Amino acid sequence: MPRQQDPAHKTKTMRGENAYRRRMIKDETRETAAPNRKSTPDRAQIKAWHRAQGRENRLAIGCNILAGLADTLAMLWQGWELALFVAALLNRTAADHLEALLGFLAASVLRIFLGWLQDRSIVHGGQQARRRLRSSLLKRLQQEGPALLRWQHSAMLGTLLGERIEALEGYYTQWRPASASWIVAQGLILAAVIWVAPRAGLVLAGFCLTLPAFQAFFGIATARASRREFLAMARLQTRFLDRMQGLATIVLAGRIESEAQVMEQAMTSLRRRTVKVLRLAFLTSAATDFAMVGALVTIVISESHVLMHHQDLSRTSAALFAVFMVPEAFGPVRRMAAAYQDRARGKAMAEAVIELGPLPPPPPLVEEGAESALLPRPEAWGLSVDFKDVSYRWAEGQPEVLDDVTLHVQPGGILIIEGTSGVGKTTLLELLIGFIQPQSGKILLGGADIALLSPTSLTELIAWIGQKPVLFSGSLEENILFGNPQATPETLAEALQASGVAAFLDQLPAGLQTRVGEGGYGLSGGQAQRVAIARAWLKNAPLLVLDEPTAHLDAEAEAGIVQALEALMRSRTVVLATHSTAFRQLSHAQCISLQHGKVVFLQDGTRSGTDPRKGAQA
Ligand SMILES: Nc1ncnc2c1ncn2[C@@H]1O[C@H](COP(=O)(O)OP(=O)(O)OP(=O)(O)O)[C@@H](O)[C@H]1O
Repeated sequence: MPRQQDPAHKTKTMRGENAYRRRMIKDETRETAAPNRKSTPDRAQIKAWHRAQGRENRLAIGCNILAGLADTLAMLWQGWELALFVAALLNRTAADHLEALLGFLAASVLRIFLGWLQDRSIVHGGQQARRRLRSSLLKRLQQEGPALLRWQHSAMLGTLLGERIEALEGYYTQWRPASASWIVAQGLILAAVIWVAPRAGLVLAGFCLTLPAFQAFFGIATARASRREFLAMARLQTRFLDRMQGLATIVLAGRIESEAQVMEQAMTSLRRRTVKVLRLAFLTSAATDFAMVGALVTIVISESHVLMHHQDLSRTSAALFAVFMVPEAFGPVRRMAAAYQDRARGKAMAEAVIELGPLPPPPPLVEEGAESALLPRPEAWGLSVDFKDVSYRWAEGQPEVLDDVTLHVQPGGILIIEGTSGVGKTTLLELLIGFIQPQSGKILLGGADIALLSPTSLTELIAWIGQKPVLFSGSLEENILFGNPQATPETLAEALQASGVAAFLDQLPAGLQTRVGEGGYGLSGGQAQRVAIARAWLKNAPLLVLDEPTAHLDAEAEAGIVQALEALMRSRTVVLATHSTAFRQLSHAQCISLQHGKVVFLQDGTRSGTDPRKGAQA
């Protein structure tokens, strides 16, 4: 018999569900605050960021503005020749009308050229700006690596690198030129019309000057709405990718329906935001059209007697010129209003980049050859590792994860770091790899301070194996060669043997060519870890850093991995974080534990004599 549900309990559950959904929807529009960093950047920061980007792009923007102003002058010439041509046609003066036609055609050709020049300069400049930005973000990823993912969602970084940078296209090609030249362009047009037909010119100026008030009102509202829409879109994408990754958890928790509803509500809210943007954009454009039609009707009425009788060629052409210039006078404002959304996107992009925080300072040595003199020379059996009074805390006000830690690992030594969860093992490894920098103290590799090495030089010295190796979508061979694409077939075969990948190749449908990764053949945790070991083998770096390489494996699989790792550890210095005691059996392994940020000595692996693999000393 089905269990009767208590109505009070049901109401309570529903309330809980609704509160959960509301919280989730709110999440889509929430600003992400980073630890250790200022949360939402202010206007001054955003302006300064764009100014800095603009400085890099000065030539392209300057060229575009000059070409734009030249185009405005050419447009005035073209309009004047057209007015003369039409006036001459009305007056039936054949000589004047041929001359005006030729002038009109010449101005048209000139405008085509100037239009091309504007497009070329700004598109090229925009492309360069986006390329520069993308490469500096990639550099940042390289510098901070997984440490960045501790407070930034990977999907958010993905959209930042892809879509958000692409959205800057409109900012550079539409907003920057339109906002930089609209006052001068409109001023030139109004001055020309006032010069040629003063009364009509003043009417036009009157209508043009009332417009900015409307524009300011609707424009600011449009910018705000479109920025919110853009952020909501980015967050919705993040949520979507996030939920895709956790699909199994959602299904098993029986939350498919409620997640679908949250998604549906988030999409409805995004749709509403989009409609609001469109409505405001329509109102902005309608305000411009309204002012333009008003100006046109007033000028036509005020100049009607000249236009109707067209006896005097110069007065007729002046009146016609004023009429032709009406849409052109509103053009710069219209272009700016249309680009307001691009401005909002540019702002959202700037915010996201500023929120990432400044890039860690580059190594002070930048001279050619200076760094190579500094680079540690690995001995045949690895590199020494030294932590000297290293302290680190993740955020202001939090306790220090590492407190004045001093360690020494000799070349070829093995350092095992044990300790309960959250004690700071991964933090120590991330400091060693250079993903984060200590607040005080120094880390030396082969005697060289890693703060003075570039990220590229540093990563060349290190092979890293984490808890869950990532298999990229591609063949198994491609995944292994990721460690060193130039590896010879002999070295690859050696890596396959040493890592134990060779032992399960026969079980795969297409051997090394089997497609693995997302959507491909599913390797077990132990098999995937062997792929990571093969990669590290191919990389052949003097320092091997391992972060819980046997987590999530059963005892049998763990024993296999420990065996494969033993081969890889030979002739290398090893720093290994683990919860398992299986590694203690490794000969001359030095074992320490972290407790309240301090190092506690557990097992001495030091050997005396001249053996290079003397172990570590904490
Ligand atoms: N981005 C962050 N902001 C603030 N605190 C953080 C951040 N990342 C880690 N921490 C804190 O730093 C401490 C050390 O974390 P860490 O990941 O180094 O521990 P661990 O020993 O590797 O844990 P585990 O064995 O579970 O992997 C934890 O208390 C954690 O909450």
